[in-house]
Amino acid sequence: MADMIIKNAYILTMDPSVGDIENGVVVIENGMIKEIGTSTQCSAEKVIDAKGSVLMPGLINTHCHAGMTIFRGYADDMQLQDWLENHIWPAEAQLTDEDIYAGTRLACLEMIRSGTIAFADMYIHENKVAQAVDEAGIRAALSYGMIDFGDKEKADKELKEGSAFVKEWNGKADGRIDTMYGPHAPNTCSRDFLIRVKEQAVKDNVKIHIHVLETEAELNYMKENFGMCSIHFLKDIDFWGPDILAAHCVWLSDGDIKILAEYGVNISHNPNSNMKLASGICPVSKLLDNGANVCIGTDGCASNNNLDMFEEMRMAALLQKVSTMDPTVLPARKVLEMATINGAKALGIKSGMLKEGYNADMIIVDMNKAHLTPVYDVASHLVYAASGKDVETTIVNGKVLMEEGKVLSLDEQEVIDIAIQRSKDLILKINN
Ligand SMILES: C[C@H]1O[C@@H](n2cnc3c(N)ncnc32)[C@H](O)[C@@H]1O
Ligand SMILES: [Zn+2]
Repeated sequence: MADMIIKNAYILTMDPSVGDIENGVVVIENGMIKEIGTSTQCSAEKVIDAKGSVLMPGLINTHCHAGMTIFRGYADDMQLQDWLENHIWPAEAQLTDEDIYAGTRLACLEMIRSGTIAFADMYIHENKVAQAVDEAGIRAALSYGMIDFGDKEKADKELKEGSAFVKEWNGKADGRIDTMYGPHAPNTCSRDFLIRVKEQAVKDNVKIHIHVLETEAELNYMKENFGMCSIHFLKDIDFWGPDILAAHCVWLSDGDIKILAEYGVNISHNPNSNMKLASGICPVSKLLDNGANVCIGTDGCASNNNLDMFEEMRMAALLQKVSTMDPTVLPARKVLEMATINGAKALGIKSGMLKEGYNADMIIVDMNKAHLTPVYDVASHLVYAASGKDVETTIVNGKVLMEEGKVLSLDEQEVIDIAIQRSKDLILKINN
């Protein structure tokens, strides 16, 4: 007896050797996909009839600061440096464990609702992020965000905290939580510190999550201080490799693109955040043409201002088309690959594809809607017409976290009420 069977679905497997299955069935056992095809001999305790819906791998958000969801809409319409230094960082100094827990629970709720099965995170009070992820049932690659600003004492303290987090949480929550090191960026972390972080990460056998060349200001800073851009600077200290998840990568030269591709670096493209902060446009199509692994992220809710990966896919496609003045770049299927297969590769998880032996991390999208009718091409609708609100069921590690629009792993109203209360307390503290 299997745990669950989903039948009568249009299955977008994202498995290149199989393609789509028009009327398919998936069998789930022990958190994994046991069988996928057009029929099965298995029976299961739970059977979901997905007639008229699309079953697909859940989306993977590869760059987030989930706790920042408590700051949704708090400081809009500013330059990144002003936004961070004069608004976000002072406000973050006021955050308590409880605020981060409430913000992350809200983020998990929104992600489960909008079809995200896993996310990569870099933030503070990360123990609370891990606790919220554990309870919400979602999958995540978590890191404590470290900044030393060239201060040796601060560097020691940050690395100690990052390291303690890695050791405490790696592989926890039935294997749903992976940990990473999270040095913030090459212009906020010193050269020595970045070298130490890389050594420690290699020793601990975990990956590294970092912001890279998000702004022109970072490019100028690196050139002035080191005579080279962040990509060459990080190459110089042997930082690059397939263990690196680099967020943004907006200000790249053609030579930089070759380096990132050559070293197998994973690049998290965050179109909404880059547009909102007017950071610039990541050369995604050039990166992909050069063989780099580009995935998609939302960034935090104070620069987006939501965690809807469907919206992020659409923006990734449209932004690349208009910036290259070429409507043929980033077609729908390619964008879906970025949000599933490429994201899974970046995080090193066996998700992002519906295939035997892979994690049972999948979503059901209801296509019986006016704005999704008629259907000529399912992939087109998922990228250009659908939104996270069309997701009706979300399954992670074989557990149903949302079914037919009802979230089962969290008390939705309680999560919302607590987030509102914390935000009210927080704004009083910040204004005092
Ligand atoms: C982990 C740290 O990263 C900060 N952070 C959040 N969004 C961005 C961004 N777009 N660029 C750089 N840093 C950011 C958080 O505010 C936190 O301080
Ligand atoms: Zn970020």
